[in-house]
Amino acid sequence: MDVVLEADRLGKRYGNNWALRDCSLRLPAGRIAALVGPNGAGKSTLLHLAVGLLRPDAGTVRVFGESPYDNRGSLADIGFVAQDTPLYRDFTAAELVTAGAKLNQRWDGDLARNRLAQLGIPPDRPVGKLSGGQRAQVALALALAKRPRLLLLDEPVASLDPLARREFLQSLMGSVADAGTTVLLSSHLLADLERVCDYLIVLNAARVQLLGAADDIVADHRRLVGPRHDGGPIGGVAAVVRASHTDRQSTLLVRTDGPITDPSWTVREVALEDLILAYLADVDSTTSHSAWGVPA
Ligand SMILES: Nc1ncnc2c1ncn2[C@@H]1O[C@H](COP(=O)(O)OP(=O)(O)OP(=O)(O)O)[C@@H](O)[C@H]1O
Repeated sequence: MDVVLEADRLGKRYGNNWALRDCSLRLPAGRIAALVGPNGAGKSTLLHLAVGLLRPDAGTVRVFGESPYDNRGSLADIGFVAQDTPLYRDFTAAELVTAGAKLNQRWDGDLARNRLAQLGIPPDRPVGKLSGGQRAQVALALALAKRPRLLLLDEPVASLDPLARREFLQSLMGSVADAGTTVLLSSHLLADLERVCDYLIVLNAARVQLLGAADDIVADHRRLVGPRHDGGPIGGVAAVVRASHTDRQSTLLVRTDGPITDPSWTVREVALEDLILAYLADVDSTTSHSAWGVPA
């Protein structure tokens, strides 16, 4: 398995607070991976570490086998669109495409121009005067023109309307599928991600909560409904992710390590979105509340 991005106990700290902690993961080549987590979970931090904009305070991150902070050469293979799609606002889209040719070793200006023409984005208007969604499309076109082997996108669809979002993701998938590009994209829009991503990284409170191929993750989890559970072991259950109880009944979302054969449980599959939400809800929120002097 070719690994494009590899983190080993990676950490980044601001003052006493860890923005990302003990993050270990391997992103296989050719995957379209979703990076999911609530506000402040550490998603942008991980992406910035992966593109060498931040230096790790603990552990390591390697992209194509190199540390991106220490080895700027690997950046030629990485395309990055930051959260606020920073662009030179006084430049037109056409000027940015031309500038890209001067700034990059590998540059497919025609790809960017064709893409922007198809989307009806005016080439001669300063990008500061485009809509937020149009600017996001310009930023993506520029990133794709680099013909990157790894494309990192920080909330690329946040500023797009639902139709534009769907078109953006479809066209992104079309563009990267042909080139075999590996993509890591952060978003809060779980339903969108479920449609386009085949790999999942869930971050919460600076730590990785769930990681792996989306199909495997779905295959490894089940919802069990049965008589009130006393907390004892259940055959085939490796861990209980979430539990809710009434007086007589328990509903458990579990990670399995084998078939669940106990007939007292009704066993159902769980949709990926529900699974992600369960893992996001599983973290204690004491820290964030107490920082405001508010009891959790
Ligand atoms: N420059 C900085 N100085 C201090 N703290 C920072 C800095 N950048 C990020 N943080 C903190 O690090 C944590 C992780 O932030 P990060 O931006 O990586 O989260 P995120 O998951 O991308 O959030 P969002 O979904 O809101 O974009 C947060 O608690 C944030 O306040």
